[in-house]
Order: sequence, then structure tokens, then C-alpha cells
Amino acid sequence: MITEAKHEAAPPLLDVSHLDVVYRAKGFRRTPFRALTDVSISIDRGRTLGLVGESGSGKTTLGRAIVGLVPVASGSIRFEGEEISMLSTRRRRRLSRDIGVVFQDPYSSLNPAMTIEAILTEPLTAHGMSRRDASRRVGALLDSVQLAADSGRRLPREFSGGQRQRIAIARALALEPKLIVCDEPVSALDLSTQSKILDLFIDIQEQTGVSYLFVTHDLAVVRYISHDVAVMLGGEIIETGTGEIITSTPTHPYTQKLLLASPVPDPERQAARRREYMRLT
Ligand SMILES: Nc1ncnc2c1ncn2[C@@H]1O[C@H](COP(=O)(O)OP(=O)(O)OP(=O)(O)O)[C@@H](O)[C@H]1O
Repeated sequence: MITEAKHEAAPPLLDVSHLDVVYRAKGFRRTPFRALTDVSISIDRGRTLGLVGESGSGKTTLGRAIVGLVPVASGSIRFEGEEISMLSTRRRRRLSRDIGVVFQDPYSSLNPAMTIEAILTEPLTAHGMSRRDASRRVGALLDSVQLAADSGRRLPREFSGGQRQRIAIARALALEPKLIVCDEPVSALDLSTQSKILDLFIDIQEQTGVSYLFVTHDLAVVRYISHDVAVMLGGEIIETGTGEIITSTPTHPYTQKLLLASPVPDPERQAARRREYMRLT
């Protein structure tokens, strides 16, 4: 008898559902503080979700909850279908192979006393790779972020901000993660360096199929890099949609206000302006 094969849709790579995070009362806060309320997002393989919102809206908290740095009060975080919000430290550690992180500040995120080779081999040897194999992999990692092969012998202070962010990206890539949480990774860089690093993120995604949760407060950055966008306000997701729609015709008044405050350049209008300029000169 011929039976019809059942094709169940694969779960999204990351599926966050009805997530609440509450920080304990501490310092000036005398009562517990609810930083995330009923947050739901999902990211498919090879896709980028831009997470946008003003300072204090909860973007970093969501990224930290996903990588296990902040405890979850309720709701779920599923990675490849497996619930990960309540894992033991040991299982979490194994998961840290699959979920990498790149932080905002390239100046404080690298240990100033370690050579670049030591920085890049550390996660590899911590996950059981021999020192010799790890050291061999450093060359490939430096190459993937377009840094010279002899960079391994140098210290972080010998590099510019953009180069340090390349090193931080190489470190995040070391264990071949499936998802990288990128927390404002370009906001400390000047504009021309920003666009080079964004292009690097895009190239790496095309080559490896990695997914990104890309936290930023800048709609222009989100437009450039994201397939999908979620907008946060006061610990809640208030609007989601494709990058193009959210950065051109958002429906929520708050997103419209964000867009007015930092208009996203329209590529067609820019091209028309360039053509007009060429005609006149
Ligand atoms: N460890 C903590 N304990 C208590 N409250 C915290 C803690 N970390 C963050 N918060 C509070 O949670 C809220 C969300 O902070 P979060 O850093 O997630 O926002 P954000 O959108 O990433 O802001 P920014 O862009 O400034 O980093 C803020 O009101 C912040 O003060």
C-alpha cells in the first residue's frame, strides 16, 4: 500500500513566544521591573530579524534572554523546536555553539591582554578542539572577516574600531553558529566603517546561511540588513513586518515617529537625484 508522505513544516530556527522578563528590585528600583511583556518573535534559517526601538525599550534584554544571560519569568524560547529557556547550565553551554553574540563596543568586548589568535582559539579549545586544530582554524576565521593572516600575533589595541569589530565577528563565527545575536554592532563606528561591517554581515550570511537577530535603534541600518523587522516600545513588540514595509509605510504611530526622526534614504529617490545632478552638470 502506498502511503502519502507527511511533510511537516520545519520549525523556525528561533521561536520566542509570549516571553516575560522581570528584573529583581535592585538599587534605585524598589520593586521588580517588568522589562519584557508578552514578546513573540521568530527567525527562520538564513534570515535577519531587525529589532528596533528607542533606548530602554527592551532590545538588549530580549537578546540576553535568548543567549541565556537573563532568566525568563514566563513564556517560551524554542531553538530548532527545543525549549531552551529553562536549560541546565551544561546544556546551555552546548547550545552556545549554535548561538553566537556580537556586542556593541569593539573596544571593551576584546580582552586587551590577549593576542587575536588567543581570542579566536579560546572558544574552540573550550569546546574540545585541540590547540593545534584551533590554531589552524584561526587563519580561515581571519580570512572570512577580511583581516590579514598575520593579525593573529597582534593585540586588540593595534586595531581600529572597525577591525576590532571584525575580530569580534570572527570570534562569534568560530563555532559555526546557526544564529548570531548582534547587539548594536555598528553603532559605535563611523558611517563608512558601518557600511563595510554591514556588508560583511551580509556576505557571511550568504556564504554560511547563518541567521541574525540584529538589534539597533537605527531604521536606516535595519532597512539595509533586515529581511523582517520587529519594533519594540516599553518592553512590548508593537509592530512587525518586512524590512521594506516597516521602513517605508509603517502603521503604528510610534514607528512613524521613529521614521520621521531618522528618515531612511529611499534608493530610488537617491538614484533619481543623482541622474538629475548628472544632467545639470
Ligand atoms: N540588570 C538590570 N536590572 C534592572 N533593570 C534593568 C537591567 N537591565 C536593563 N534594565 C532595564 O530594563 C529596561 C530595558 O533595558 P534594555 O537594555 O533591554 O533596553 P534597550 O532597548 O536595549 O536599551 P539600549 O538601547 O539603551 O541598550 C530599561 O528600563 C533598563 O533600565
